[in-house]
Amino acid sequence: MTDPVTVVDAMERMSGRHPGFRRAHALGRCYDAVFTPSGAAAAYTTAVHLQGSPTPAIVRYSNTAGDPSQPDGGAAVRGMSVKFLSPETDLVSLNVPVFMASTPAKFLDMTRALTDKPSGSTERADAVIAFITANPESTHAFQEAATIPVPESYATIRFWAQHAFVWVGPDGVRRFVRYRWEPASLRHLTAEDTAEWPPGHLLDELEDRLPVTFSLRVQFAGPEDPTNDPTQAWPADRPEIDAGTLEIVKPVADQEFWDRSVFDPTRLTDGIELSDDPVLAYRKQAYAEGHRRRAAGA
Ligand code: HEM
Repeated sequence: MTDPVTVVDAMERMSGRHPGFRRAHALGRCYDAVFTPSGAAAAYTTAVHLQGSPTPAIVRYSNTAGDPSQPDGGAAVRGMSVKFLSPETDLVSLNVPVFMASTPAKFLDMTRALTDKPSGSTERADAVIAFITANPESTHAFQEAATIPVPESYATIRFWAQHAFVWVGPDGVRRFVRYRWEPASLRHLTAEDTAEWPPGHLLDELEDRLPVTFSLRVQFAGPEDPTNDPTQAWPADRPEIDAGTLEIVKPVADQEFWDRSVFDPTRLTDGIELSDDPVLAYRKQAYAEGHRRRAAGA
């Protein structure tokens, strides 16, 4: 098993150590939200928050970097984490559909390839190419990351939870699903338009727009679709439902309290189970290790 201490140490080498901050997605802000289920999920999962009644939620938007002073205008990966509060269950997503590593050990190899050699050096470029060559399943995610647009707003991009999860229906039938947050409209800019954006620009921008909405799209796997590999998307023609609408209303009153909390993708509720994806299961330990460090002020 890949030791989470080693993995989080490697993550710290990517962005430097910033005491008290998350080792990834350091700069973020939390918002009060309400999720209103459409009812369409009730035939497929007994999860209470997906039945009929609205449930309060906390949403955290973030930049991926472990460095909270990273300017916001770059073509970077970004995060949208949702904590449904009743019952408490987390859904953590990125604005790319697939992940860069198919196992925790490969995530460590990738992190080393991205950090071991000096920044900007030919050796580092070679190490990244060697990683992709040895792990061709990661090619899709590297292509996505290389072509990612800068969003006009956190409210105008899609977010994917990337992993497969299992829904258990009222009839006991188990189905593999994947989640996507679909914004009311999609709008991107170019890195030239946004070159002057300071750190946190998009967090401030969102506050001027609120309230904003996303719909929760749920894709069902075909019989041959991989459920254990977050680097592999499922074909776009798989059946989908609209499970409900998330309305993001206002910044939370107590930012410090909510920013201290952990959004853990393995925190599930009855009616939803982990798939056989090793990266998904592993994230529980990695996030606990990251949280242990930042809670201690390290
Ligand atoms: C082996 C794989 C991974 C490792 C080791 C890892 C590690 C971490 C760590 C240490 C944190 C900070 C946690 C904290 O301090 O609370 C974090 C945050 C985050 N990660 Fe990952 N991660 C992995 C995979 C993924 C994947 C597949 C996604 C795709 C959805 C993802 C999305 C995020 C997001 C959005 C956050 C910010 C969560 C928040 O808002 O609190 N990570 N990750």
